[in-house]
Amino acid sequence: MATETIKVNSREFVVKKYSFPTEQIPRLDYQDKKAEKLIENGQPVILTGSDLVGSAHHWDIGYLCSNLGSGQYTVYSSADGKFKYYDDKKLTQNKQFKPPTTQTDMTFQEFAAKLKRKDNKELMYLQQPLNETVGTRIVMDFTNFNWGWANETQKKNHWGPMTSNLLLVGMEGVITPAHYDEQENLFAQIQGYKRFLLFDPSQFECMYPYPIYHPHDRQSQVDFDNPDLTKFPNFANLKGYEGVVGPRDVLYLPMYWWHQVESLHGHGETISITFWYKAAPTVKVVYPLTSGQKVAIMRNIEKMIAEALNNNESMPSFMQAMVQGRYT
Ligand SMILES: O=C(O)C(=O)C[C@H](CCCc1ccccc1)C(=O)O
Ligand SMILES: [Zn+2]
Repeated sequence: MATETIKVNSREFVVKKYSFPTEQIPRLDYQDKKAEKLIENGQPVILTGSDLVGSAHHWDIGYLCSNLGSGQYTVYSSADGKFKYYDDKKLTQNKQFKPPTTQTDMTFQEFAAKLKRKDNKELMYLQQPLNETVGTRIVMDFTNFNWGWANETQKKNHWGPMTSNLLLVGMEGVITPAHYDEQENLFAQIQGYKRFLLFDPSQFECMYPYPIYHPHDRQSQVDFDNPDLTKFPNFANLKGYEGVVGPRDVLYLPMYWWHQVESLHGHGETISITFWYKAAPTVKVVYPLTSGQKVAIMRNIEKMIAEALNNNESMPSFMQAMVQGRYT
């Protein structure tokens, strides 16, 4: 795998080299009017100085070990270090699907002990919504997040309610392959460094997501390390953005934006917390439609056809019959 060394804020990182060009994600102080404008326009921006999770800046593996309590945490393992998310509610519709990662529930203390071992064959990634089983000091830290700013941002942009805060603790080198989510996201980095590769929703034609009924719905089918340009020719036209988030940085990750996330080597485990918000309700449709709205329309139509046919095997021929020779 080809790598390159990039410099970010006087730090050097060795990162994987991909076939597509990228521009830098803007990096601005959270009170900069330009930053507020970008968020308002659904454009990604790395925000500094927000202290969104200032009360968690001291969180490290040891602190979490002592204060997260003895609740069960979901830990994924992967031999190739890639953690492609799959919806286990869709496994029934896809008998032959083989999950690419294994999932184990364990206490945080067990996870921390595994991190220390030198004989780990697989990479591990703890992904767990923060809930009330955590210890009192974590609850206190959580209460002291900069909710004033988060709530103000939510209100100003007419986002819906916050749905969850996912605690992410990854080993160096873990990768979450390219996918999009249907929620607005304030992504707070606490420890370690994560490289984000971002792609505008208008790049949909280059990303070839799985069918909507597939467990990997919303994930790209393209293997970034070895793209099959025969099957996915438009991947050759992909253009992206990239940026590295470190401790105290917050990335505004707009809904429907494709992203791949890589925990970088040389800076220890990564600790992050997501702040996911439901979409702003569409009060009045304004034309032209945004590329995100077009993705939402495509998803709704694909869902309706899958329900109407009630037979996923017949989807490919039905979808092609609709467009080939007519819209192609
Ligand atoms: O914050 C985001 O949206 C990310 O993709 C961050 C990513 C882990 C996300 C895991 C996940 C992916 C899809 C559905 C539910 C959970 C990382 O940081 O590695
Ligand atoms: Zn995501």
